[in-house]
Amino acid sequence: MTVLIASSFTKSLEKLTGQEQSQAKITAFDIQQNPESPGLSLHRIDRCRDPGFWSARVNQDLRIVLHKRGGDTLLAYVGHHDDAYAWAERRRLDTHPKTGAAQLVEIRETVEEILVQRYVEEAVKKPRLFAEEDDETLLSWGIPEDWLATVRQATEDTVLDIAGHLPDEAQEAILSAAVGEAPTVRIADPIGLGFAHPDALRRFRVVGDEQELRAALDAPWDEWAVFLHPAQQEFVDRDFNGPARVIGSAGTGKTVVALHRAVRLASESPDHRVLLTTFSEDLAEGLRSKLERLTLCRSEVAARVTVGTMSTVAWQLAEPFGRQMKIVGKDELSAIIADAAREAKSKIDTDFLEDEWRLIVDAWDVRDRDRYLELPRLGRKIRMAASRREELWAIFSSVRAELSSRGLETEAGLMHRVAQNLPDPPFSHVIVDEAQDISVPELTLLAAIAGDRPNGLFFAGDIGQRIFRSPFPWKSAGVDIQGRSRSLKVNYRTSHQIRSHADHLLPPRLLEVEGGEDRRTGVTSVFHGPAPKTATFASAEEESQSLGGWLRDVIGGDIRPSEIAILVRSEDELPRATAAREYAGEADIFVILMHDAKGREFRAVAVMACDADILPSEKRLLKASDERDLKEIFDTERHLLYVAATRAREQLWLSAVAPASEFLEDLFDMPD
Ligand SMILES: Nc1ncnc2c1ncn2[C@@H]1O[C@H](COP(=O)(O)OP(=O)(O)OP(=O)(O)O)[C@@H](O)[C@H]1O
Repeated sequence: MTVLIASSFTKSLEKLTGQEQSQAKITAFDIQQNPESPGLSLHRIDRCRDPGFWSARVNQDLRIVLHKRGGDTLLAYVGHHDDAYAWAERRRLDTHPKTGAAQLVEIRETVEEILVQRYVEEAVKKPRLFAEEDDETLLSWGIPEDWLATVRQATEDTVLDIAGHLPDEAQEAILSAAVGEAPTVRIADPIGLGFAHPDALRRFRVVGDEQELRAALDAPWDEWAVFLHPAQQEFVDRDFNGPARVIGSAGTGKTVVALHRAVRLASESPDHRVLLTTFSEDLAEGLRSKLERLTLCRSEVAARVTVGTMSTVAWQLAEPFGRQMKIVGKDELSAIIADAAREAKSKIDTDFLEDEWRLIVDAWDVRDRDRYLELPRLGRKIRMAASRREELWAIFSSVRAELSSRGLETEAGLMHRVAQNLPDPPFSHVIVDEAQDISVPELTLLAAIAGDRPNGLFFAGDIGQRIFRSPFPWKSAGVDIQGRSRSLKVNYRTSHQIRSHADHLLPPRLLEVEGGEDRRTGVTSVFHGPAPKTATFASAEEESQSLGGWLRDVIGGDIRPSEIAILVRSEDELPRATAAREYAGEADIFVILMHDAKGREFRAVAVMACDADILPSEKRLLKASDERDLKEIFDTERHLLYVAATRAREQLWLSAVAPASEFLEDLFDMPD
């Protein structure tokens, strides 16, 4: 006998109170021990069309719905008596006739009684999206047979509703087709894989023993760990003969691809050593904990993957010659630059000098005059007279001399030194997450480690989320991804409504420094929810108070305070966020700066204090030294709001005190 657990079971379990959950878990263990135990009061649920559904008693009111077929017992649902029975009466367990995947299918007629009339009414008004598709095609998308006619009725207004009643793969297929992307077809060979079909693995899991059942009941359903969209799977499995990259807007599962690819490469050979890296310790910690979940019970594979920030890795590799090396502090460096400018009697603005040092001299490890004069002005002012460059070099050469006389180095310098002196490369493969924010020295170092080895370098990132570092042509650092960069188009994090609002914050196409283009259209979300709330207020007090009310409403639903975050642009706005949290009366709500929200996600997010003088940051704008700088600030601030808004899964609030940020203005006129 095989016991399986369905994702619908764990999701329904989460909706119960703590005490009910404990009782339901005890019954689940009893079922696993002996599904025929008399204590379960097992009986078939009579009114079901599918004769495989049975009810098991948890207590007077609670029931577990089981599906029994052949030697398989599936824990399908748990709920209060009437709810559990109604759930079973509306469903059947099928093996799809075309794809071969096991599916829990909503019986069409039971849903249609409520919905079909509306679909028909809508259909006469708007073009039907799939009217021309034949049965074979629709079946190959995993749509259950009795839903074909309903799917053919779908219009742009009803497609989301209809999709919500279909199994996940069918949902993704019709949503992709609706935005003009070709759905991915996954037909089992031979047909009849049932629970073992890749699409079934996302919703059914075999629980071999008590320990596995306990893990399945205690841990959230890590669908990403067992199921990949075919487009994600392709990035994981594909061999590349040079550096490659996966891109995609927020929430399309790039990090998930990076993790699976790391594990795939580590599993291939005991000689493989994989570096999974990113730019901040918080992000690295996130990767570490997900990697643990992915390599559960495979410690030998986990041991072949190192997770660390690029900075930590550089320090580790610098160990042989880095002991004497001291890194200069930010203030000390500023003072050295200011002194050098004073000595040279230069009137050049010190902010400009510091930027020029950071973005050109230090980033590209410029150590002599000729190189400085020749270096393309990557990411900086395009035109600069030769005489001005001479004047600048006089300053930077004394900065270099001063650093070396004090025995100091910059972190960028350290990375370049390591790249130039690498002994045996310690890693066979390097995978970089959040690669849009990689710096020149970091990329130079990673290129030195992985070289041009097949599968050596792999990047995951989204240029629309670049918030920390200036862009530069990767080719100049020796990395050419041309022809090996593709994007993901299915969003697993954010509801359709939140994603379409957030997408509006960025242009439909973003240009890359090297001339490439990131087309951001054609993305679909796999679920829908309430429209984001956007509002402006006359005062900060009013804003905090109103947000407090919204937070209370959100918590009044089934969202816990610890699943909510309030995001603000800078520390100056923190009091407004904490005031809103106090109005909500929930200390467990997170209050986070937008920059620190990268890599995180919450069921509900409030992005507040997006006032005109806060976003884009006035402090940054005042420092802009030329038009190019100004554009860079506008771009990164816009990206920042996009990052903040896309941390939300189900509910989003965006607000400001009038006048609101011009970025937010773009969203006010959007339909719900
Ligand atoms: N195949 C999948 N099945 C189910 N959930 C998935 C899948 N892939 C990703 N997810 C979920 O979608 C969410 C976003 O995934 P992930 O963080 O990898 O996206 P991302 O593209 O890296 O996002 P960002 O650009 O915002 O960093 C996560 O909650 C993840 O668990």
